[in-house]
Amino acid sequence: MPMLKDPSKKYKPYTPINLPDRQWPSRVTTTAPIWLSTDLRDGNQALANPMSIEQKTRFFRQLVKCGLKEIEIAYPAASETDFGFVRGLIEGGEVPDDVWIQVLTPARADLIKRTFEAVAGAKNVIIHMYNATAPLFREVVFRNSKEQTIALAVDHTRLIRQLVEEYEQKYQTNFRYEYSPETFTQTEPDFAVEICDRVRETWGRAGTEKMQRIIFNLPATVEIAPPNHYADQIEYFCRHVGEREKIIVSLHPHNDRGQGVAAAELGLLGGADRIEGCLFGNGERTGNVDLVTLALNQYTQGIDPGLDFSDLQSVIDTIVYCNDLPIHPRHPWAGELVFTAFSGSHQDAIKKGFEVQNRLWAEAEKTGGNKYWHMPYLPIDPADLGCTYEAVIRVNSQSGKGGIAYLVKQSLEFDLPRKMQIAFYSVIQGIAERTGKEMRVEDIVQAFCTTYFYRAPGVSFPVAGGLAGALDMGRLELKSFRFYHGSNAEPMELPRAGQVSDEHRRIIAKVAVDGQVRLLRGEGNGPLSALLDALRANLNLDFSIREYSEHSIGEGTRSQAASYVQLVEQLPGQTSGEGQTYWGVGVDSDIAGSGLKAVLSAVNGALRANQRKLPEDKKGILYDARISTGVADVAKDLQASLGYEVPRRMQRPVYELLQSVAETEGELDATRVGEIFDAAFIRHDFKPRPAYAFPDGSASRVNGTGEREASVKMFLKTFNLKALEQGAREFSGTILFTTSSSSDGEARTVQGRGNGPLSALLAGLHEHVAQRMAIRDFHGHSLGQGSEVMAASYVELVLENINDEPVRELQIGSLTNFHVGSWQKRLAADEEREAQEGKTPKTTSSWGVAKDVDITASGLQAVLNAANGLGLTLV
Ligand SMILES: CC(=O)SCCNC(=O)CCNC(=O)[C@H](O)C(C)(C)COP(=O)(O)OP(=O)(O)OC[C@H]1O[C@@H](n2cnc3c(N)ncnc32)[C@H](O)[C@@H]1OP(=O)(O)O
Ligand SMILES: CC(C)C(=O)C(=O)O
Repeated sequence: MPMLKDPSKKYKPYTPINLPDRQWPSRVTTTAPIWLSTDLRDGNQALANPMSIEQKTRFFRQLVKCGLKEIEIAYPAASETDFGFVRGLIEGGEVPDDVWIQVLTPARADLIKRTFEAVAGAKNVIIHMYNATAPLFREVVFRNSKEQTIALAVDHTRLIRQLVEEYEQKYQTNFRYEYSPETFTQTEPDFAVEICDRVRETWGRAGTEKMQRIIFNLPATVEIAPPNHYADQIEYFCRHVGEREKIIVSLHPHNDRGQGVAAAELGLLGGADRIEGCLFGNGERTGNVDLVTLALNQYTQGIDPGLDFSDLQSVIDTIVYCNDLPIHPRHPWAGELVFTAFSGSHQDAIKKGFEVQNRLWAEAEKTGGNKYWHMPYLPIDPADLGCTYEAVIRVNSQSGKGGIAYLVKQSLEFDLPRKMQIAFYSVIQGIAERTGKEMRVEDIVQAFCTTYFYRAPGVSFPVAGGLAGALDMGRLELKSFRFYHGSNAEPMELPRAGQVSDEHRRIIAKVAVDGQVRLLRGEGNGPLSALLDALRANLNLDFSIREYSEHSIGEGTRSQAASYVQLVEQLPGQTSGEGQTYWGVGVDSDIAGSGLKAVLSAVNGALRANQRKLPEDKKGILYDARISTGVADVAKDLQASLGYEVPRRMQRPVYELLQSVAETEGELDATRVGEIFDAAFIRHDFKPRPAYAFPDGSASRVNGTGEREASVKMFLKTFNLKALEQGAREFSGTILFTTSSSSDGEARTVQGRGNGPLSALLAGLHEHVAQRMAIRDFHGHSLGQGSEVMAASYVELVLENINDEPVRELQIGSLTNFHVGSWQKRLAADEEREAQEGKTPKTTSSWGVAKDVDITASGLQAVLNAANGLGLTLV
């Protein structure tokens, strides 16, 4: 059936009340009403599946926790469940002493008696009786005259009074009485007053004290008129009912027209004292009035509602569970989306609002003034309800730069310059439009890090398959840098965050270019222009700076500088400044570092956009003593360029060696570094090496007669290993012994036994050299790939008995135990003690490295190469 063209033929409008001198429109609410929750009665009776006792109990506890002091817990005569629930609360001691439980009964003697049985023994009880008073009900449902309707109410009020007195005596219960003329809003105003007056007279116990007053509950059982009409009806009732001072006027609005909250608020202005409703507005049809909305509406007016919703989410969780009904995402104050701004202009206003408010609150903190909430689009502070600000701004295709910048600030502490906000906004817009989905904060952080090659602390990136992926750090990565004045060799001091220093300088920057570490040199009038010059000169990348800004992030010693730079790329044939622009970001403990990183971040953006091939590094500079960043970095470079995985204990000798060579030779390219490494640790002809020099500073020993002994070098020619019991080995082989006096060498057969191949070789060597050695460390790995693969071994030997003192008996386990033997610790402690005492340590150590297609051969030769560094003498 279509909707009627003339609905007046079917629906009669409400009859306005004649109240020309109404007062309520000019009143303002300044105090909270008395609240009654009828969730467990009116709310429960409206559920398809009424709550179980467990759900009702949980709900009751939640209401108590929220601070409700009057709770209608049941219609106990309706069902065994309701009756049992009431008994359970009372007998289980669930009801706090300051809480009044309310129970509903119709005006029927059997049901009234059953209701009293339910509340026997309770401390504080409100008996609530109702009968229908509206003409529609009188005529249709009860077929009663006005007199009969009054008689029904009066007679059952009398019965209630009688039972109250009986139960008071028996159980010392405190009773109050509430009467509801049902469908008050459709009842003639005079008749509503008349029946209530008669009920009050019959009750005969009403006093002026709050707890003595009779409660007249005036329900908008069905909401049939606008809220101003309800306010008129309430004001009329309040002005005409007898002994108003002995009455609590209670409102019970339903929400058929969606105006329940408005009706309640205007009804309060009309003179009411109390409101009955349900949390989040559950109840018959469109529900009862929502107590959460009413309470929080008052809260935002600076009125303490007397109800506590500071952990609103846990209230929501309980109520959703108990009612088995969802809460609409846009439900006032409570919905999932009510503190969320998707649209750009809202986000922008909120972001600015927070900035201004933070300033005002900081001032108020100093002056002791009030910290007023002062926020566009957000009438309440979400934090007061236990919600976080993070939820406030959410991003989809309707969002603008302000909201996105706000989220970046919240997550990464970056205060993006306005133009960069616009640039990043278009990145996010693109993703949002492509996916058609909301962008979560994590998505925005990820997009930021990916766009600007920024590695955010603690942020990893999910890749297909759900594994955390590494962030693409771009084709250029800053490793280290130094600045120099003019031709000075001494590096300049770096400015700290907040300091500006623009003077002519040279830069040497160590930059990984497509994974290969390179030294880039340039000069300019400031750090950034020096780096841009280096990029131009070394990599043919021509950029100039259009925008630069910076700020510090974090506080105190952990404070860092964040820099933002916009570069213009100058492609051949373009006039200056007309090229494509790129933004970059950098963070570092010093401001120059953050600026340089920002430049490389922007350049990486350009390289990603145009996939440019970069010129080869002709010099292949790997190492420069002036800009090396540390022991571990040198080890990493060696691995990257030559494949050597230098063991941790060996890294320092390697570093010191390269450092001492670079001091005289300047830059070292990869080839030269390889030569030095091989000479020092494989061939041992790179001498003298200060770290291994004998006490007199030479590379060989002086014997008892004062002659310098010729040190021996040993090379493995052939070998055979025999397995003995318990994993021990017997080594037999031919070793070529050469000395500086007989370089042709002498091939000797060497035999020895040990816990493994290396210690067996060592035992054999001790028959041929004057000194004793022990293995301190061993490390091995494969080198190269496929058919080219080799084994690389690293061995550290220690020389014993250097001053003809007794040899220490060292307990060396199998190969794998070399790293952890307690003897190593003892040795290290001895060395340290002797060094502290100013004595020359009795042990001298040497590293040897060997490569071979055979892993055992590489280990054995590494032992010999280490021994070759010890200046041994032949016997
Ligand atoms: C507006 C409101 O929300 S009022 C509260 C409504 N809540 C409920 O009804 C939930 C609980 N109710 C029930 O479980 C049942 O209705 C009971 C147990 C109370 C009564 O059940 P029954 O005896 O089977 O009666 P039924 O449910 O048919 O109720 C209608 C009868 O009660 C009478 N009645 C209805 N309201 C009232 C009242 N306030 N006072 C006296 N009698 C009433 C009706 O006139 C009708 O009487 P009739 O049978 O003589 O024609
Ligand atoms: C019993 C009364 C108060 C009621 O629930 C209503 O009229 O809605």
